[in-house]
Amino acid sequence: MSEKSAFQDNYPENVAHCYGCGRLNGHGHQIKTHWDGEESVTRYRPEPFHTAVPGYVYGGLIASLIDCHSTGTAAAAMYRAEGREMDTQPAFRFVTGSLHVDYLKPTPIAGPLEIRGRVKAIQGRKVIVESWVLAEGVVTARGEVTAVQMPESFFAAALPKPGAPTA
Ligand SMILES: CCCCCCCC/C=C\CCCCCCCC(=O)SCCNC(=O)CCNC(=O)[C@H](O)C(C)(C)COP(=O)(O)OP(=O)(O)OC[C@H]1O[C@@H](n2cnc3c(N)ncnc32)[C@H](O)[C@@H]1OP(=O)(O)O
Repeated sequence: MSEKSAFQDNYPENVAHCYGCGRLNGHGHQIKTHWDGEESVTRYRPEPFHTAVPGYVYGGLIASLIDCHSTGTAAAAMYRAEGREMDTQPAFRFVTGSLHVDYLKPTPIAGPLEIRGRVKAIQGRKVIVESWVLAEGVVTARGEVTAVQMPESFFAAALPKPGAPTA
């Protein structure tokens, strides 16, 4: 694995379709997260159509960025705790158990956003991550995510490709 590859670049193909972070979802946000020391960082530029009140970012997008930034950080943290690269087996696959967001200030839509995160705790199958959103260096939202390792049964259900016939 390249030092520069993003966490999400290592997600196995059959779980790389997430709207927030899947590299294979052409309609999604395709966020890219890296370590920056003990913190993780994602940079994202909102589109004009991500509007809440004109000039400001829709809160659902902010929640989505915090969600996928945090679950990605949880996965990367678990590999790091085991001293393994993210492209090694067995793969850790996390889903969101809980997502909490505090909107502190309106987030300007013009210009890039930075999402930063820090692991608060690794407890068995779950990882608690706190993340915050910065616009021009000002924190506009804070969040906390409990990411839980996906049970194998969930993984099996996720196997059919999106768009595949279900009946
Ligand atoms: C669907 C996409 C899949 C993508 C996979 C990608 C893999 C790539 C690799 C990795 C990066 C990940 C990037 C993905 C990002 C995706 C983001 C999303 O939008 S995810 C979709 C929304 N989330 C769900 O649909 C979960 C639905 N919920 C469930 O399936 C279950 O409730 C689940 C797995 C979360 C827990 O169920 P249990 O039966 O496996 O486990 P129990 O025993 O109940 O809990 C385990 C521990 O977690 C805590 N926990 C569970 N739910 C919690 C909650 N809501 N809040 C706090 N803690 C919770 C429990 O208290 C327990 O902790 P104690 O061991 O007792 O310390």
